[in-house]
Amino acid sequence: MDGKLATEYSSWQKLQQLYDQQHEQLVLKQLFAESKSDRFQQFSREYKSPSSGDQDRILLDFSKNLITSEIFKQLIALAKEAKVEPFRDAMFAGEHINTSEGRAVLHVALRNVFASSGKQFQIKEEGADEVQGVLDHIKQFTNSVRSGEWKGYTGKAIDTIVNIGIGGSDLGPVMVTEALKHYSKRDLKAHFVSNIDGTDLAEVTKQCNPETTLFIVASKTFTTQETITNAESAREWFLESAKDKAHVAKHFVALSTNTKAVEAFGISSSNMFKFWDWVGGRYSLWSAIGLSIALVIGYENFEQLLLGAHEMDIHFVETPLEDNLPVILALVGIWYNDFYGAQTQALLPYDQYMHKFADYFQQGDMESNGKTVTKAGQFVNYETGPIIWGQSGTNGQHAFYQLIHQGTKLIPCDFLAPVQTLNPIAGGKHHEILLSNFFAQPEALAFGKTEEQVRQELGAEGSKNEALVKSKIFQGNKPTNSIMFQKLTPKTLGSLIAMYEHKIHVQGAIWGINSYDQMGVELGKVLAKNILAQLPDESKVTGHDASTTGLIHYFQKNRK
Ligand SMILES: O=P(O)(O)OC[C@H]1O[C@@H](O)[C@H](O)[C@@H](O)[C@@H]1O
Repeated sequence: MDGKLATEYSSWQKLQQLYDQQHEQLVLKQLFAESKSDRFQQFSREYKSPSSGDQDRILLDFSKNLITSEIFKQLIALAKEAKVEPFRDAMFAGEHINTSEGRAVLHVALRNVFASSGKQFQIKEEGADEVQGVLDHIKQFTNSVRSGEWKGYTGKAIDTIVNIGIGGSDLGPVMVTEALKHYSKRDLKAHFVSNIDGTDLAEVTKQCNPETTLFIVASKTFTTQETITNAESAREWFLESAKDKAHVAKHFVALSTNTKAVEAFGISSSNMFKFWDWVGGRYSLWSAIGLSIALVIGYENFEQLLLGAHEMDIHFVETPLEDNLPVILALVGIWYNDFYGAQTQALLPYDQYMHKFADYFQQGDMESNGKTVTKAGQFVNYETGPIIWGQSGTNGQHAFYQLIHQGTKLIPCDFLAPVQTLNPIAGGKHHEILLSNFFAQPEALAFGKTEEQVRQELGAEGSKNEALVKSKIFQGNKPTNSIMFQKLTPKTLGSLIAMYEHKIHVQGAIWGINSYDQMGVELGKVLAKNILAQLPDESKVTGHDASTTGLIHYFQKNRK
């Protein structure tokens, strides 16, 4: 992080040498055989919540990775050489580490509100002292809606909320309200409208009663085309019944940094929940953007989510690199991404509540680290952010695990699972089956099945079919992390999200890129605006290549 390309670090070069010299001998079966049971001890770490200890603990087992203690040491050396620690401290101090936009990166300030946690970071940035005030506003509003005190325009309580937002103003609330459904107020229905496709809003409003629905317009900038268009159409839909514009105040609130635009939309500033430009969209669920989360799970649970994240922040700041969960995840990820040439990283939570976890981190990781230029303005000569994907176990097993086990691609996977389920139905049978899969898959990926074993299974007769024998071999040696947490509590979820946020931060620091801007989403938006103006009239369609022109003309000819 001092203007160097990652490949210029001597530790990076040493890692390259280690890879070149050793990767053919890095075979998990042998690594485990050589180290006996020590390997689990050596390459696993347990995190415990300082406030609730065993209740909220997270175990990271990274022993099923293609590493030795020498490689791990060298990865730690890379983090040191890339100045991961001073860069982390700069973020927490409010330095403007988002250099292209000249902004601080302070999602950590949003959860730095627990004097009793034993640690509060000293953050000096405009707005940082307003965080508690906005939380108080969220608390008061949440309590009044959930208790039925907040009334709609005909005097009825709110029974449905609709969050209108996209990207970071949607994915976090969606993921967390799903993940914490167990803690939700069941008689308050929550919908999320994000897509500009009218289908999204139309299908939701079909399920809503205007008298009892609250729309939450969530947009950091309050200029996002999809969100503003959806909010305008929602207001139109609402006014068809309510008639009087004065009723909008009881049914529309805004979450934004842009007071002027919120007021221009017709939402009074008393119904606006504020945040600040130092909160990146994809890191904003901790801010006012989390209002829908607080409404669904209650303010106290929302606060626990923040506390869990804050405690992981403390772990990230205070724990030596070799014991630091986000740092370990980041370094192991770099080993595959940059030395093994892995293109993707799968997130596989064995917890149905977390079925949106990978979707959420697609934006979190890919919008953060999908960059080619370093902060110093050089093009990188190495790979940066991985493609993030995944699905909840065991659904993924029956869909795409075939390729992970026997395909030609190397796909490092993170397996996540709770020790205790929130739904111990059928005497806990489901959870035992779920966890047996959670244990079995990384084992199968790591150790595979040899030709000998296959022949033994098939017997002499079956083994004559060579193609069949070959198709049943599992090469193994596929790396995984296994992450076990005690139970999916709001606090643990907060810690898990913060752990991955910091993993992204560490990788960005090593690659020397700015993880906190998103220039890559701009071009398409500008072109779409230009095309929108040309759609009414064929003769207006100019300035495009033959393919784009052809497509627009095809639409224009056939639309009626
Ligand atoms: O919250 P806003 O301003 O409406 O932005 C929504 C999303 O807009 C996208 O264009 C950005 O790439 C995302 O980072 C952002 O989360």
